[in-house]
Amino acid sequence: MIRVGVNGYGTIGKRVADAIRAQPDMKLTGVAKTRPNYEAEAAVRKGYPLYAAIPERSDQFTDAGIDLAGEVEDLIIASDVIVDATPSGVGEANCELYETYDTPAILQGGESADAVDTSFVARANYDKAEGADIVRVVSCNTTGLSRLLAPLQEEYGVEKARVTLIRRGGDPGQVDRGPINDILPDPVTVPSHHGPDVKTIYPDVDIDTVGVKVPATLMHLHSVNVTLASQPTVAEVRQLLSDESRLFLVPEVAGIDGTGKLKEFAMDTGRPRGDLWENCIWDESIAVEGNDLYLFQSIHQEADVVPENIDAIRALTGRETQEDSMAITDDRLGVGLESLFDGPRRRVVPHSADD
Ligand SMILES: NC(=O)C1=CN([C@@H]2O[C@H](COP(=O)(O)OP(=O)(O)OC[C@H]3O[C@@H](n4cnc5c(N)ncnc54)[C@H](O)[C@@H]3O)[C@@H](O)[C@H]2O)C=CC1
Ligand SMILES: O=C(OP(=O)(O)O)[C@H](O)COP(=O)(O)O
Repeated sequence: MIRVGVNGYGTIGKRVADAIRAQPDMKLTGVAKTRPNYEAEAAVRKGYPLYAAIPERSDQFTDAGIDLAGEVEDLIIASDVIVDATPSGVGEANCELYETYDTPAILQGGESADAVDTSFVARANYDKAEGADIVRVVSCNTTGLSRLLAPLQEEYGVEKARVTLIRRGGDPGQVDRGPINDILPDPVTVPSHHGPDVKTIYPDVDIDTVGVKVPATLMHLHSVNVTLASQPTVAEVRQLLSDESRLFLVPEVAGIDGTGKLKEFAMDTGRPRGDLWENCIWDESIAVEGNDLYLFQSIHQEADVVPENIDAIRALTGRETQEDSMAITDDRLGVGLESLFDGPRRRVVPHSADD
């Protein structure tokens, strides 16, 4: 069993902790929290050992009636791997602590690519993480773009990608973010940071991106144009993308016209927190004009990096191949939604730790 601790139990950390618990080859050693808030209560109810991320605040937990298993250093010592899901910049600062205890760590997309041994997307560069000390699971947008480019690059070759990212202003729980009533070029500089971030995964891909921020919280939306090195038909592209477990082609029959209905659909299927681990590509949007492919895809920013963290744990420890790790992760989480509209219905929600 791989013993995994989660340091930083917020939007991403709590989802990764649940995903670890669903894996047959992993044991969640515990989670580190800074304060005894509603998320700490939930962790206790789930039976997750709780550690004080900031030792000086341990008394706050005791005063709140929450028993601590120890301090963050105890969690690090008890773990083979740490998933750091602290706010942007904190993960990089924590690396010294991880190195002190010779415990490899997985950081998230808010950290700098320069701070890690490798950036990571399971479908794109799984093997690069083996034996690394610090791995970065790239941000939700970079994950979504890299997952899409992988089959296109392998099957047809990518000459140039141009993507407009319509970015949600903040997560639903981030009430201090916006915009409330505006549409912002964000970043106003062109190209945006997303293209260079994809190049930390695919150094040779020619990609330019621009970003816009809108008053929305549920998901991001990408308007994608990829100039291919050959001229596939729409049907060929559709088949190629639907063969990818983490690309969900939203069928016309579903009547899903936007991110609101996508999230409603996810909740209706029983997904925990209404999470969508897959890229959601509008099937009707797939178009080919000569060498140019066009499509829309939506990315659930709170969720698509979760299976990537699980695969990064295995990749780092070198215990499974890319194909086997992704298959285990997908099966245990219930990744893959096509079966709800086509073929034998199968499970699309996580296994429990017991089954
Ligand atoms: N929320 C999103 O849409 C996505 C976030 N990310 C990245 O994931 C990372 C975490 O982001 P979120 O989960 O959204 O943040 P969050 O703010 O929801 O959660 C961070 C958690 O870390 C805790 N924390 C703060 N300082 C800490 C410390 N010193 N030690 C331990 N815990 C500490 C906070 O109390 C909070 O519970 C960031 O790098 C972010 O860029 C990546 C993809 C999507
Ligand atoms: O959108 C994201 O990052 P990105 O747009 O910089 O790739 C992630 O969801 C993190 O978002 P945030 O940095 O706006 O919280």
